[in-house]
Order: sequence, then C-alpha cells, then structure tokens
Amino acid sequence: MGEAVIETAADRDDVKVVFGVDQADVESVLGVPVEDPDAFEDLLETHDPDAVIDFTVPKAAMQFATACADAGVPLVTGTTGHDDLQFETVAAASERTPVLKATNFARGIQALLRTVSAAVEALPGYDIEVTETHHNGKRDAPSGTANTILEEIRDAREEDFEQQFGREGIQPREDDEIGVHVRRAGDIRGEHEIMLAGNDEVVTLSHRAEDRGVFAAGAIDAAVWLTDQEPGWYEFGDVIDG
Ligand SMILES: NC(=O)C1=CN([C@@H]2O[C@H](COP(=O)(O)OP(=O)(O)OC[C@H]3O[C@@H](n4cnc5c(N)ncnc54)[C@H](OP(=O)(O)O)[C@@H]3O)[C@@H](O)[C@H]2O)C=CC1
Ligand SMILES: O=C(O)C1=N[C@H](C(=O)O)C[C@H](O)C1
Repeated sequence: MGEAVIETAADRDDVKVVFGVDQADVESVLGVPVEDPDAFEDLLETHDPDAVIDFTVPKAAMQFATACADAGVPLVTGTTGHDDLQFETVAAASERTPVLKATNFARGIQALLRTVSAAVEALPGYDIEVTETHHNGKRDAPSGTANTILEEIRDAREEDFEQQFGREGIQPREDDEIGVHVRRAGDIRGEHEIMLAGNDEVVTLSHRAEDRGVFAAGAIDAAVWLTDQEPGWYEFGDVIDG
C-alpha cells in the first residue's frame, strides 16, 4: 500500500509525498526516499509533514500514532488487525493530534455500509452471512472491513448474534449466529459480500476493489481533509460527508 500511496500521489497536484518508511530494504519509490522506521521521529522533525499516512502492521501503527501525537502531526491510518491494546494506543493519540482510522478507504464501502444497515433494518430475522476474499499475502483475518460490516450489522439489528467463523462437521446453523467466511487467494484486491436470506428470497450486497489505487486515493483525500481538523478521532465517513 505504501507504493500505491506514492504512485497515486504522484498523479496529483495537491499533495507531495516527502518521505516513506518501511523496514523492507527499499531505497526509494518513484524518487521518494524510503527510510528506516527507527528514524521516524527524526524524520517528522526534519520534514514537518502536514500529515502521515500509515499502512503497515498494528504494532508499527501504534508506534507511529504515538510519534505523530508527540509531534502534533495528523495521522491517517488504514492498518487493520489491531488487538485491544494496539487500538487503544492509536485512539489515545487522538487526544493530542487529529487521527483518522478507517478499515477501508474505498468510497464504495461507505455506500455499502449504509446499504447494509438499511437492509438489516428492513429484513429482521433474515439469516446473514458475511464473506471476504483477499490476496494470499494478507496477514489479518477476518479483514478489518468485515469487522466493520459486522459492527454495522450489530448496530442495525435488534437481536444480538454470535459470530461463527466457518463451519465444519455436524454443525447446523443457530438462529442467533452470523457466519463469517474468509478466503485467501492470488492477487485479489478485496471483496466483501453480505448475504441476507429468509422468506424464500436472498439479498446479496457486495463490493469489489479492482485496484489498490482506490484505497490510496481515499487515504490521501482523508489526509488532505484531516489537515484542517482539531485533535480528535475521525472516520472516513466524516470525509465523505464533508
Ligand atoms: N484501510 C484500507 O483501505 C486498507 C487497509 N489495508 C491494511 O493496510 C495494512 C498493510 O497492507 P499491505 O500494504 O497490503 O501489507 P504489506 O504486508 O504488503 O505491507 C506492510 C509493510 O509494512 C512493513 N512494516 C512492518 N513493520 C513496520 C515498521 N515497524 N515500520 C515500517 N514498516 C513496517 C512491512 O515490512 P515487512 O514485510 O518487512 O514486515 C511491509 O512492507 C494491512 O493491515 C491491511 O489490512 C490495506 C489496504 C487497504
Ligand atoms: O489487506 C488488504 O489488502 C486490505 N485490507 C483492508 C481490510 O482488512 O479490510 C481493506 C481492503 O479490503 C484491503
């Protein structure tokens, strides 16, 4: 994703990537220097960027969040798969600097979330199953977006539910469960599907990202928007709503 952000920014006039950090052994991408993450605090001081965009791993995201808060630099983070402590550390940074965290920077996912909420409210009692599919290099499962979709369903649905991660053997479906299914294969950019079934009918809502540039573009839009905000916690929906 770091490369996608640099490539997408290179096509825009309103932003410039001044440096990247990655522990991978890369010197530069499209002329943007890629530095050692251990130097991150010094790099913030030297370059004084308007915002930082993070797509890494939760442990690193937590460290970047604290460093951004120390330096008062707004942070956009798209990293997923945090445990509670990692999430709370990122959230704590938002007390001192603007932090925008989103599990998915595709604009279509925002529309999907709103549609899911409406469908769940309109179809009480229907069975719901969530399926996500990603490339074979993805580390976390289920995807951050799938978790966000499940939170949206929880908010919209009157009855509580258990998450059932796959099924095996003799395991009939319980009324109060939502099945969550994870597939990993090839270079798939990210697919999410929500199926609602009942009353002899099936509604399927889905989104497919076709290029990682869609996530990069959303993250850059979020960074531009975030530079005008006060310290606090923001979501991508705030950017879409203006
Ligand atoms: N919100 C959104 O719209 C999207 C979110 N994502 C999320 O973004 C994250 C990254 O995804 P992706 O780019 O595909 O993953 P990759 O594994 O391809 O890239 C992550 C990079 O971060 C590096 N890294 C690990 N630790 C550090 C560190 N301490 N400092 C600097 N770099 C570090 C990794 O290095 P190494 O390989 O050596 O560990 C790796 O190069 C994931 O959590 C993914 O789910 C992805 C796409 C869209
Ligand atoms: O790792 C990815 O690739 C993606 N991760 C995000 C997630 O976990 O939801 C967003 C997108 O689906 C791509």
